[in-house]
Amino acid sequence: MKIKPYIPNDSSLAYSVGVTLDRFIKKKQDDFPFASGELSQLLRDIALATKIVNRETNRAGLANIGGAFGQTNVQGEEQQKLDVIANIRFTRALTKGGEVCAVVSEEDDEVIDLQNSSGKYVVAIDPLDGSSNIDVNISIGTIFSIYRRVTPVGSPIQLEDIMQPGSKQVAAGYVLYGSSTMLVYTTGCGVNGFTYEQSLGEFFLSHPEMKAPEDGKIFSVNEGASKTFSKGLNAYLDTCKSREYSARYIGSLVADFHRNLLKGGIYIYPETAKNPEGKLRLLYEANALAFIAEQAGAAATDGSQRILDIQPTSLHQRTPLYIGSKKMVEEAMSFVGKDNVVAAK
Ligand SMILES: O=P(O)(O)OC[C@H]1O[C@](O)(COP(=O)(O)O)[C@@H](O)[C@@H]1O
Ligand SMILES: [Mg+2]
Ligand SMILES: [Mg+2]
Repeated sequence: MKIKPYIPNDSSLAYSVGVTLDRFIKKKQDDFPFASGELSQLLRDIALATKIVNRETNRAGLANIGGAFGQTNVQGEEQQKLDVIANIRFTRALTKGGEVCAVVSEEDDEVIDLQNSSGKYVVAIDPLDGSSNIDVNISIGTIFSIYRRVTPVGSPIQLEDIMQPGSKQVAAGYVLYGSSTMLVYTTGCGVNGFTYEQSLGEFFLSHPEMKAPEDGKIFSVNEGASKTFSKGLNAYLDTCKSREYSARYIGSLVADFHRNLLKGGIYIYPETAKNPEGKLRLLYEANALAFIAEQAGAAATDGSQRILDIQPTSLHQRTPLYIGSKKMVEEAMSFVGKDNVVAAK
């Protein structure tokens, strides 16, 4: 019998499918010899729920799960059926593994205590972002933040476990249900993106060590509301236009953020006369994306301070958000700082 060593075959007839998300998570865990593996398992649980929500999203038009649910959430916004389905799917996935003790969700007015005091982690989640785009078949997303609880494991959860500034996140990510489905996440050691291969049911590493361009030429803001923006912000937008930058606004934060992260740009949802706190939620929208932005070399601010430094005071707190390529955010701030008084109603 002859034995021969394996020589990788790179034939174009059978391209290598690459590194799966599971394998990648395991490899990263091995970099920390004392890691318990709980965070890894939690990330895998989220990835599994993502695959289910991806399935529901893809067949929404067929399965009568599009459209309004008939109730409003704590934000006073009309819930879509998929908002509710995604919330159930993610919350259920987070209860399964035993790593999570509490969940904060856009769709639940109170903290969900999973009655699992041995869970080390708290998760804040926007199960479905951009849900007004579901019925018109436009990209939507999921956003999540993971925190380590600060009170001792085994004791009942407390408010301080939940109300942590974004700088305390141990991991954060988003999923984009777009022309392909992608999961992008960070554990504070760079940002990596994975594309879903539907036929294999696996996420594969497609965007290793993502870096945002330092500068860009795309601005994303709902200009329909510009009458209510500050003079400074309108002056910045005029400057973008005088340079013939591209205006791009999908109306799904995840999709707008993702495009700008790859191509270079700024996303703005400012304070307005109508909404002095802005619209986006600190705990489960702004914080996760700010963490990812910074890890990719971009920046995020509320107009006066770094998003990650904001100490939350309430669960569904809103914040203005200026996020994207570092130079664009800095330039926007130089205008906004000059005159950040929003126009009267
Ligand atoms: O329609 P507007 O006011 O421009 O708001 C759009 C923004 O609101 C959001 O849809 C809020 O997200 P939800 O769908 O999770 O409530 C963002 O994704 C988006 O960027
Ligand atoms: Mg959202
Ligand atoms: Mg949502």
